[in-house]
Amino acid sequence: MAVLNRLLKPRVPTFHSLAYTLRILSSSSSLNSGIDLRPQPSISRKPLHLGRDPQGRSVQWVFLGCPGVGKGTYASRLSKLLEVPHISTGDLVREELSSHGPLASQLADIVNQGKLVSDEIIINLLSKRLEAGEAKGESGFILDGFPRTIRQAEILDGVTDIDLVINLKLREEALLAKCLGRRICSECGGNYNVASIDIKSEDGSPVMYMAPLLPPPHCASKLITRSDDTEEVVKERLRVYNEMSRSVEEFYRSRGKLLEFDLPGGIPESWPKLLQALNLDNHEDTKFCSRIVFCCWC
Ligand SMILES: Nc1ncnc2c1ncn2[C@@H]1O[C@H](COP(=O)(O)OP(=O)(O)O)[C@@H](O)[C@H]1O
Repeated sequence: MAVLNRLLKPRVPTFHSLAYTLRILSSSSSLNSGIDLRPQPSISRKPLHLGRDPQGRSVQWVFLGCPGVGKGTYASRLSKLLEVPHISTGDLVREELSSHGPLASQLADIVNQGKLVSDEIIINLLSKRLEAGEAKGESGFILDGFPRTIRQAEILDGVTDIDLVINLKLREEALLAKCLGRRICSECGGNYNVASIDIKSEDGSPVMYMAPLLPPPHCASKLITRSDDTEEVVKERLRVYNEMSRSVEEFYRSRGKLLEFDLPGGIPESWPKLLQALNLDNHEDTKFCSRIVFCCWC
């Protein structure tokens, strides 16, 4: 523990140090000191200039939320907007699976049961990804799907400063339907959703409508479903999220870093509101055409 603490402190905010320190940690043993519940400063979202904070450092953000909530969709859009890499540990796991490398069969069993991969394996995959990015000159990041356990959160907290954690929230009824409706183009990797979600209140009035996110014609015949997007496995992933990852929300809430964001509907309703909540609503006018708000294909 003392050795780990020496490795972790003082905080090392650069991207290089993060990748390097995560790699050392991935070959180390345990780190588990419980949640730090000291009062923390309240969240402040200063205007950003192209993904940089007022000191000029690229943003280091985290997306939390249940399976199916849309972490990948919004993290990917923000990464384009802010010009920082979108790093999804779920994608890293799937890349490892499709590489048929030495870890693949072990990972397939875990993922297809809806369980979490070990902290060591995930941190190893993440540190490799960070090192590759660092070699290309990347800086900053939007993490999606990491951290998912208190131990992962503690390790990340020990090696770098996370500026903001966005906790996406959606009604429970919609999550299962969204996972079951998810489709991926096997050629271009585009993400779509064939589910049409229409939740009515008890008196029959509409509460939430999410239109399907249909693929363009050239992807329509190449759609595949993730092997872990079956009803049984999605229910298990939701259970595991509640058991293992809810405490990560609390970890960041107690540090004043958690931005709770209730998705009001599909992308057309939610994206502008998310930009507003992040104080980024001026960015899209200057940087993107209006398609970014409504287009499902870019
Ligand atoms: N941070 C992590 N810790 C442990 N396992 C992870 C992590 N990120 C991804 N995984 C594994 O990859 C699978 C797919 O991840 P992801 O695409 O983020 O799924 P979800 O749609 O459930 O949010 C998870 O069910 C889990 O097995």
